[in-house]
Amino acid sequence: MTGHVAVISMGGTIAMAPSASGGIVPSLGADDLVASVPGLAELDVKITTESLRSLPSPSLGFADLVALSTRVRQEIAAGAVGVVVTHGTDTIEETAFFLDLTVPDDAPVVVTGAMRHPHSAGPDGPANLYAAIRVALSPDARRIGTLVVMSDEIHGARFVRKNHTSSTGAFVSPGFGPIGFVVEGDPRLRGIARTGLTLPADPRVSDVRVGLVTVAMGDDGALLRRAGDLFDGLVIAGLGAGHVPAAMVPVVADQAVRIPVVLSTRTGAGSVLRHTYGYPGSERDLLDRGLIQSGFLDPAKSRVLLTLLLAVEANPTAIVEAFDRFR
Ligand SMILES: NC(=O)C[C@H](N)C(=O)O
Repeated sequence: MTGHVAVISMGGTIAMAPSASGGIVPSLGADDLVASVPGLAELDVKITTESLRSLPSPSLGFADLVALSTRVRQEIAAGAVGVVVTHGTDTIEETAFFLDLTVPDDAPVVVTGAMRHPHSAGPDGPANLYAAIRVALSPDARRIGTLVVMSDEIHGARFVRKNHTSSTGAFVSPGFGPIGFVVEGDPRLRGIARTGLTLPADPRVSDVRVGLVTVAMGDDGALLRRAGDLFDGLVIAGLGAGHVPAAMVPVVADQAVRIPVVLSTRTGAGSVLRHTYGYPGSERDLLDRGLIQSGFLDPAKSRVLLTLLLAVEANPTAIVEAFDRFR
């Protein structure tokens, strides 16, 4: 296969070094990261680099993701066999899902990062970047959407979550598992079907405000009373299979009349239900009151999807249909 692999860096621990004032901060660019990876010369592929952002991933926003998605598509149009994005791990799952929804091209798009910074004992960044480049070169990684490669595991963007603060094995796809592994440098993948949903990386995403609230026992919805004034949409990380306390129902229902309210779950795995429970605050009650079920999408990914939909002024039916693809 001809062409090149484009490596685009966004910052994150993979690109951090100790600062004079203490702690590590983003310092390295894409060139430095590629230079730190042993074994790339043997791959016989041209690697191009671009340092698009140098930020800790908690400080990335939707405007950055629009810029990234645009650059990824430009690289593919210019003949890249695959694109690798290096990124902080805190929000890697949101960026990967954003790219999954906005980059419909066949070429693999692989996002990676590091849990240990380059100056630590045993940094995982070089190994992760090597594995990501190998996946980007794999014909089996074509046409299956954006992937996250960490710790020699290959995860689908719509499933993956960070579920540990410090482990190098922090990434899981709850209920689904990795869709492949990098074995002795060689990607072994089982395919996944794309959802078929593509949305534009519209710059208006920066103007859309979608709130995300996690529900807890005894919650009366006080935080949500002004949600319709403050936000264009809301995601509720509900209890269990998509439930809230009965006391919260009137508040949630009021907001759902004003703005789209998506019901997800705080459990970390599984789909919200639709038909089982009939008590006040149950999923049936909330869906009857106009909330939109998130399917298997977790709260953070639901927020990404709702933001992209609201940016293009999707109507209520289109919003429901989009989320229905993740059931
Ligand atoms: N491991 C990491 O990359 C975490 C870092 N705080 C970030 O997301 O930028």
